[in-house]
Amino acid sequence: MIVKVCGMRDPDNIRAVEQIGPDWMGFIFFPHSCRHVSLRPAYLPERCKRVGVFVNEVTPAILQKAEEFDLHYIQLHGTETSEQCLNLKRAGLGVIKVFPIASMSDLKSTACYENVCDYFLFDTACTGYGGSGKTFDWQVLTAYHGSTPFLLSGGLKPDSLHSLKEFHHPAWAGIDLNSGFEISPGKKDTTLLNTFIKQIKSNIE
Ligand SMILES: O=C(O)c1ccccc1N[C@@H]1O[C@H](COP(=O)(O)O)[C@@H](O)[C@H]1O
Repeated sequence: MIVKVCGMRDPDNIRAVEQIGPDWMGFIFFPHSCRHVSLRPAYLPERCKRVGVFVNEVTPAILQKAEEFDLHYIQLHGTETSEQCLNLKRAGLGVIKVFPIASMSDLKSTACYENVCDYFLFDTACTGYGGSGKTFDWQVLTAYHGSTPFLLSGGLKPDSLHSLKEFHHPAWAGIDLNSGFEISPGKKDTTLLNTFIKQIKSNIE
C-alpha cells in the first residue's frame, strides 16, 4: 500500500513526517492553493519519492520544477491531455493523472490515459481542483476495470481507517493524505499521521 502525504512545505515538518515513513511526499505547485510551495524548502525528503502536484501547467514549467525539486512523479490535477502525460513520461518522469469522481461515468475518461500514466488518482469532484476535504462514494470504483493502478484520495482523515479496511479493488495501490491531517494549511499533525500510517501499514497490504 503506497501512502502519500501531500501539501508539504515546512522544512521541519517535512523532516518529521519523513521519519514516520510515508512512501511518497507531495508538493503543490498550484498558485491558488493554500498549500502552494513557491521556493524549494531548506529540506527535501530523501527517503520518500517526491511528487509535484500541478494544475493545467505547461510542460516546460513542470520540467523546471521537476529539476528544482528533484521530483520522481508528476501529479496532474487539472484537464491535462494524454499527450502531455506522454511527454512527461518521455522526459523520464513518473506520471499520476487525477480524475475527479462523482459518478461512474467519470471513469470513462480514464481509457485514453491507459499506458501513458504510471498511476491514476481518484479524487472527489469539487468546484475547485483538489484539497476539498470531502470524500466520494468509493462504490463508484467498482466500475473501474482499467489496468493502471490507482490511489484513493479526497477527504481521507483519521477516522477513515475503518472504511479503508473495508475497501477492496484489484487495482487499488495506495492512498493520499492531505487536509484531513493538517494543523494548518501546509503543515501536518505528526501524531495523527504516525498513528494512522502505522495502522494502515499493519492492516492493509
Ligand atoms: O490540496 C490542495 O490545495 C490542492 C489544490 C489543487 C490541486 C490538488 C490539491 N490537493 C490534492 O487534492 C487531493 C485531495 O485532498 P484532500 O484530502 O481532500 O484534502 C489530494 O490528492 C491532494 O494531492
